[in-house]
Amino acid sequence: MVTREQVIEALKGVKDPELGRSLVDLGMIRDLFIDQGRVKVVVALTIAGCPLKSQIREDVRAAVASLEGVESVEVELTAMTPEEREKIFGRRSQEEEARGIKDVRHIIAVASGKGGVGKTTVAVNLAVALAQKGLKAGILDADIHGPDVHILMGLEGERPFTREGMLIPPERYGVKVVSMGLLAPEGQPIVWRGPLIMKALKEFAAHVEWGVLDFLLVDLPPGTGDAPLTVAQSFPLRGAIIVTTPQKVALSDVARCVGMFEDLKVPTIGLIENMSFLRLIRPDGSEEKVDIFGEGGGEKMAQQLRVPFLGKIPLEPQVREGGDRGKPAALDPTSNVGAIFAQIAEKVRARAVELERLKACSP
Ligand SMILES: Nc1ncnc2c1ncn2[C@@H]1O[C@H](COP(=O)(O)OP(=O)(O)OP(=O)(O)O)[C@@H](O)[C@H]1O
Repeated sequence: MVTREQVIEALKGVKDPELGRSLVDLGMIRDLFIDQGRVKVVVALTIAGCPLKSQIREDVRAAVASLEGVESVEVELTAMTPEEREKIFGRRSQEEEARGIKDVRHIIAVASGKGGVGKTTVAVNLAVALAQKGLKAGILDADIHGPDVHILMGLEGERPFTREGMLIPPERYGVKVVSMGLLAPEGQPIVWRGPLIMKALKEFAAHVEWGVLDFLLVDLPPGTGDAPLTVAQSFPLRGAIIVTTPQKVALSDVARCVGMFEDLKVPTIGLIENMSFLRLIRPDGSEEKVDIFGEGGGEKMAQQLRVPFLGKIPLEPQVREGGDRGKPAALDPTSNVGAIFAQIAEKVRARAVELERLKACSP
């Protein structure tokens, strides 16, 4: 009959594909049951949604099945507790974990229920609009699969430098910028797996010298995956801004996003509707507003979800061109769209201060 020791010995040969260490050494073998020739292995993944779970399951199954006397193998997957994860990734004191952000007043996540709604464009312009008001602003690109904040901010090719183990973010238009795109070798695709994303995001809180800031905007990846959870665990968020387009179909995505932040106990600062309308200039110079996706969708959504509505941003060539040229449209607060971003920035500031006051008053 196969013994427990034999099974463990076989499992020592199975490595976590990402961390390159044995599942046994990593403490990922949570339980082992042997009943005659039937073996059940319970594996604790570093995160629940580990994209490599099928491979891990198959490797474990194959290693145990190769043992003499084994008739069947069942592999059950579960997830590690935060404490178990800390044993692998190391534990830092709370102070150390947050040393880079200790002088940041408001940290705000910018999220969207789905991709392509212009979340990054809005986050970048908002950071610039805050800086235009004389506030100290920073932006962290937490969308580490497709980091492009540095491009929108005209920092392509720039390299940050380090001082005493801390990363010093480059500054453009009065905004400090950190993006994986500034750190990764140029032209190389960035393939991140769950545990490394978590590690990288935590590093951005601990090892970036943000200095004194009024606002740090964190541009999240679209959707409701692990990244918002890690960001909420790594940064003391004042609140979240949700960017959407006005279509009806977007409502369920936005509702899911609002629900996610509620679960994480992060207040919603408000909803921004992007690509709301098109401004057509007639030959006589007058303007016509064309609602491509239907009117007032975002505002209605905000009412239904009982969250503040922060404003509408038109679909303007100037916004896209500004992004492509690395000169955000909000740099000119006298332009149509620049003025809109300035108004939204003011609302964000007011709401952040209100939430700060409410937090200070809460027991
Ligand atoms: N208001 C706008 N007017 C014109 N173009 C816009 C506007 N907002 C965004 N865009 C353009 O839409 C495209 C997508 O924008 P962006 O990359 O910001 O979206 P995203 O939601 O962050 O996408 P992702 O799914 O990658 O996170 C870009 O080309 C951008 O320039």
